Amino acid sequence: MSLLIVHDLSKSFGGVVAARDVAFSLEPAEMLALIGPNGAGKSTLFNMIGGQLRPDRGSVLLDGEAITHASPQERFRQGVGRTFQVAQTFLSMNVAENVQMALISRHDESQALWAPARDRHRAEALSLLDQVGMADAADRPCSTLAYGDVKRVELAIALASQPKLLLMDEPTAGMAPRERAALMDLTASIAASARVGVLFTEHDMDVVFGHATRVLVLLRGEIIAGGTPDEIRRNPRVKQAYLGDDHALARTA
Ligand SMILES: Nc1ncnc2c1ncn2[C@@H]1O[C@H](COP(=O)(O)OP(=O)(O)OP(=O)(O)O)[C@@H](O)[C@H]1O
Repeated sequence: MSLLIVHDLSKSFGGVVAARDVAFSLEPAEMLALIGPNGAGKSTLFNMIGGQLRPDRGSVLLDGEAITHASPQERFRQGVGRTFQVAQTFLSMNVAENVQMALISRHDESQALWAPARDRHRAEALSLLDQVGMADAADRPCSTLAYGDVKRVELAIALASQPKLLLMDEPTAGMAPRERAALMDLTASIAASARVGVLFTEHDMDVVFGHATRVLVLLRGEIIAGGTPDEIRRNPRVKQAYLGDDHALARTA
């Protein structure tokens, strides 16, 4: 049984069909990229899988269980972790406290939030920070970190839920090229070692072709192609979809 099964998801906004009968599945340890030109429906699909948006039709199954109508919080507890395009750390807290907050949420101790997070789950937080190479910065305020480091902390926060599925919305947006590759290498190694399935949207084709194990291409709300990075790069329909942007599918590296 696949880790994630998306079955005929559809969503319209007024007359605009943002997703039409989208169907695919995702296996543990896979790095699946969702690409498509602007307005293709990537965010819409992502938000229906994350629980931020309600589909008009279709279903989402995680490990065989329907989560189509579960709230983002319920999905989080069932094993759906998420990082956002704009990093969402609490800047007033230090690095470790941010991860500890996520651990408190996973352990469902939110009723005890009034107590300082300082001591709870600190060892587990440090171990997660170690995984993303940020243990040395544990006691630094998040507000003092470079952007690439904030994204690593965000990854540790997402991993705190022990996700089976990790949703990453433009994980490398705003990063320098070398930082992008480092973050995605790190994500791929965690996906492989913890058998986490990763679904990510991305505009940077170097990141897509360099780090995805499989790629899905959306156009006007429909999947027009799916395959390995090489298959996708050679696919005439995909080239056509990116017409007018000759370099979009080229790798610069
Ligand atoms: N809340 C909304 N209300 C109305 N129309 C929407 C809404 N959200 C998305 N759309 C429309 O649905 C279509 C798909 O949008 P979506 O944001 O999912 O695409 P995208 O592939 O994520 O685009 P981008 O790469 O620019 O972020 C677009 O035509 C968009 O204008």
